[in-house]
Amino acid sequence: MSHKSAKDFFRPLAVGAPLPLREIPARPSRAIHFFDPSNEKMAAKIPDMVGTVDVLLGNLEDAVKADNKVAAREGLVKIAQSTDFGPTQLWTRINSLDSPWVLDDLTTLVPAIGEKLDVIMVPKVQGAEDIHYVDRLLAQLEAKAGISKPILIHAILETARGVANVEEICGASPRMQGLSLGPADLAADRKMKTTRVGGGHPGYLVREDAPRGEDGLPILDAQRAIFQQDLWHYTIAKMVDACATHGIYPYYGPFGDIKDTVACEDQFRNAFLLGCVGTWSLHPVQIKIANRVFSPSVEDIAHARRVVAAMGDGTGAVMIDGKMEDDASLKQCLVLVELAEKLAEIDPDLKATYDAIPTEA
Ligand SMILES: CC(=O)SCCNC(=O)CCNC(=O)[C@H](O)C(C)(C)COP(=O)(O)OP(=O)(O)OC[C@H]1O[C@@H](n2cnc3c(N)ncnc32)[C@H](O)[C@@H]1OP(=O)(O)O
Ligand SMILES: CC(=O)C(=O)O
Ligand SMILES: [Mg+2]
Repeated sequence: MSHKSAKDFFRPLAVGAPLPLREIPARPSRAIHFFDPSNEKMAAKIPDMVGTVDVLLGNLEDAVKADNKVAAREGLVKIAQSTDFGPTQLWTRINSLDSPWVLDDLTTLVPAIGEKLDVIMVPKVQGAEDIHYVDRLLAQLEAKAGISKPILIHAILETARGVANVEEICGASPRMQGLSLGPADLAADRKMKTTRVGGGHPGYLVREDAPRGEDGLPILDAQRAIFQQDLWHYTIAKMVDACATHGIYPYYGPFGDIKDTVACEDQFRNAFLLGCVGTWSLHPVQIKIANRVFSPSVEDIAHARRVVAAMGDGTGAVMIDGKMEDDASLKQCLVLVELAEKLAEIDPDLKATYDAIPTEA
């Protein structure tokens, strides 16, 4: 297998294409809000959603009917050309690389709206070869259209092979912006025995030990607590490590039980705590949940600021509220404080909330 030299990563893959980025900008992307550009009712709402969500994503893949693929592509071009997105990012999810639609997706979108597209989400990525294919094609199309900044690539982790190859996918191109969990396709590909789009499962549980009778045997009809476990913990943790290793960003993905806003919030929060920077929103109701969960809480920022202030030059150990804080807990606090600062730049309500936190001794 041949390998590129390190410096090859800093050269564009086509003459005249924009220079690859050396760092992926940490732009807030708490919610990636999906819409079907072929659905007129949905599409009509998009201009008014600018500024209310960090990312608007025109979806061309699954959930768009086969008969509507062309209308979705054309609808996205129309919305992108006629909308000023301000601080909101514009992403798209193209059709899968083995579909008859993807080539037209790319050759239409890049010349028409390439200057406005921040990120292209590629579904069902299996390995580095899929990223290399899109990488070269994007460079050729960018060069031909005279695009000034490289369009970034986001891969969905939704095949068993993709999970096995997650490291090489993250490192396959300087365009790699991040990864999302694709729990529905991943479950099918792994032959998991579930029928859901993300979330937990009541059958995937751990049960409290049974009390024992005088004969020493378990009392099977005794009431016992059960604890539902997280089906997605392994994959999310693996995805977070791979992304952190390569300086790109991990995202939860879709939560299909739209009406269960409580369980949705739990799944999002687990992903936030594990290191994800955002999630998907499939319905407007999920945007507020994502914005709340993926913004550090007032309590966390108040505590983090106290640790930062108490740690002075950042070395040594101090006691705060009975707990030891040192260089490592300071670094965790800085993750939260820096995220809060980034979010405050684009979210005036959040800025006011963080600014109002009293400084404690
Ligand atoms: C596994 C995966 O690949 S996940 C990613 C692919 N799936 C998607 O992208 C799904 C996107 N979302 C949707 O298609 C829809 O939200 C559905 C099918 C889940 C629910 O749609 P509805 O039953 O119409 O929801 P509901 O009746 O609550 O909609 C309320 C309003 O919000 C609008 N709306 C619903 N979803 C969205 C959305 N994602 N973006 C913008 N507006 C929306 C509806 O058009 C409706 O408008 P109206 O009040 O003018 O009639
Ligand atoms: C996210 C996605 O596409 C899936 O879960 O299949
Ligand atoms: Mg999928």
